[in-house]
Amino acid sequence: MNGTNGTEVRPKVLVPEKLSPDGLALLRKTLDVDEKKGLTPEQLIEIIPEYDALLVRSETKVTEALLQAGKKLKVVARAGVGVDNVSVPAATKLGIVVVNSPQGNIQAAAEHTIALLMSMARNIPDGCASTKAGKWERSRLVGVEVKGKTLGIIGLGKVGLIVARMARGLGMNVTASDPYASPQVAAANNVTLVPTLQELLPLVDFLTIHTPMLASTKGMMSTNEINLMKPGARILNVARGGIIDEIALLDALNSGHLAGAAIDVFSSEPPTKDAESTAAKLVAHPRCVATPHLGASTVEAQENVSIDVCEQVLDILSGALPRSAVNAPIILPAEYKTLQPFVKLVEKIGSIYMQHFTSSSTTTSPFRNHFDLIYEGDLASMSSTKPLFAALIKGLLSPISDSAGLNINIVNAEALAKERGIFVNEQKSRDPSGPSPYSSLVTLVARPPSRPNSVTRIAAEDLASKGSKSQHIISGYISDNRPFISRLDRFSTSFVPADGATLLICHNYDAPGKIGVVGSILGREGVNINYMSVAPASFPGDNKFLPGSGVHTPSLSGGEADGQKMREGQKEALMILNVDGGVGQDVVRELIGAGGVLSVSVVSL
Ligand SMILES: NC(=O)C1=CN([C@@H]2O[C@H](COP(=O)(O)OP(=O)(O)OC[C@H]3O[C@@H](n4cnc5c(N)ncnc54)[C@H](O)[C@@H]3O)[C@@H](O)[C@H]2O)C=CC1
Ligand SMILES: O=C(O)C(=O)COP(=O)(O)O
Repeated sequence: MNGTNGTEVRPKVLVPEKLSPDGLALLRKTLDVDEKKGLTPEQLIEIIPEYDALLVRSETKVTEALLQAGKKLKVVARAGVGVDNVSVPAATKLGIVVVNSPQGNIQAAAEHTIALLMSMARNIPDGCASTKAGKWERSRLVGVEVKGKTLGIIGLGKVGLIVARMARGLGMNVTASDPYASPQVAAANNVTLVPTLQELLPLVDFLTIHTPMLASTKGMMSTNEINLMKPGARILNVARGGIIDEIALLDALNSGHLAGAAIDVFSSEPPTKDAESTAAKLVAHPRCVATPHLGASTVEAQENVSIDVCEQVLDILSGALPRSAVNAPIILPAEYKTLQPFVKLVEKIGSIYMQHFTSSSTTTSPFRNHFDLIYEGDLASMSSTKPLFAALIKGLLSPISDSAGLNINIVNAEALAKERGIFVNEQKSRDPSGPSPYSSLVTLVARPPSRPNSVTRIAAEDLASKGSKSQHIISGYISDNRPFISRLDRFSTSFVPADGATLLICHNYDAPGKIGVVGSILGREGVNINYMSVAPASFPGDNKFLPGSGVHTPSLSGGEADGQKMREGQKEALMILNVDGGVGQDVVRELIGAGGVLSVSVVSL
């Protein structure tokens, strides 16, 4: 880069956290690297305009405001897995690439989990402190063995699988709940997969969590869930603070229902020092082993992640594509104009499937890992549909993983789908099968691993008689270069799945007053509605209530449990609301409690 007076200006990199010098040494050859620790958010915003790249771990909150202030920023590199401290949608909007290191510290995180498991089982921290204090408390510190015990894993992804293998090595039985995990991978690792969290919890002696922090996993272990665990069970969290509700955990330790907890991560880090706070009481609890977010803190992991992300920063600043970009483009510039709207459409269809039709704790609508992806009309004449395939895989995986959705592109999509046990059968038909005013239509059918659907079978308006209960359908089209969703199962609709939008999809009786009920609950909870539309059940022959349309979390589907299940002949509809910001589980619960609302899903696009 040249400055105004012709002198060479080296791009600048800001490193506000402790990163291993191995990667930084690579940068120093061509870039100016400023390591500045202990900056306040205000100080960061003040100096960020000077920098071309920002390198962080989990402590720096990379907010929209910070990104906006970073006028020269081209890349934010997260030296680790979780990108929940980075506002990825804001970065994407601003054209800033976000990269991470999806593999570099997973062994370290898994080993830390096992270290905590054994420390908790054998009272190591307590024994150490007591011995150092000059005591010799052998009878107070009797532990338990892990051999022959059942370890429950929530989230059988990269870290979860390594933990599973190590726990098998310790002689433990391993059972897992992960609605999106491949049954083949689980079986190959001697892990028993159970369909729901509710089924897992009563089985386990130890429970460990390895999901990302997502809207759907926040607070997933709360009082109801902890109460399903055996008295005397023990719990670990090396994933993210807040996935286990800290108040519920403290209560369970105080009541003695849980015999122990081992916690590496907290909902606010570092936890407040106020002795009266829940986090402080948790840390101080005699049966809680606590570490200060050390999962990734090994020399090896820090070298790995530092080198991984620094190489990617160099790639980006030199104009090359990075290997693990969270928000990298799937298509090449030459294809952009024609393909981009369809890539976006297919990605959104995948994302809506995962968030609207599947849920961690539902038995009625399990994740279907077999898909038909059907292109009708002009789209069928495309020579290669690879970008659309990659977009589907990205759309499916992004809502459930902060690493799997990351580096998906046309080169690696197939391998990632295989790793996850996802099968996609692509079909093309130049003649639209139904009366469609659009030149191209894309339909996704999620189904059990049976015979693929053909274009004509899907188009036929007799889905009910063909067993649609076990499958889900989403269709969409492009109009004016914008993607539209036109069908969600038997409901016809027309809305733009806009980037960054939050949708609230309510399945309800089609009767007067429903909109008012939902509107007033949302108004009371301070949730602003931008627009709403009602999607009638308009695919003939299929207007009965089908279990599994929408998120049917047993604990949340009070409406149906209270006798609100649709009866034959009763009219139904989907109410699709575009709302501002997040919608908590408490609001969802309240909506389902309201007369006539059968189920609710929250979809973040
Ligand atoms: N304490 C620490 O220092 C570290 C913490 N981590 C945390 O561990 C998390 C997991 O990392 P990886 O294994 O690399 O991610 P991954 O993406 O490979 O695996 C996550 C798994 O969670 C599953 N999942 C998503 N939603 C679920 C739900 N509702 N119920 C059950 N399973 C669900 C996904 O299907 C996936 O298999 C990261 O997101 C990060 O937050 C990672 C490294 C270090
Ligand atoms: O990689 C992750 O997700 C981690 O949680 C590690 O965080 P850290 O880089 O140690 O601040």
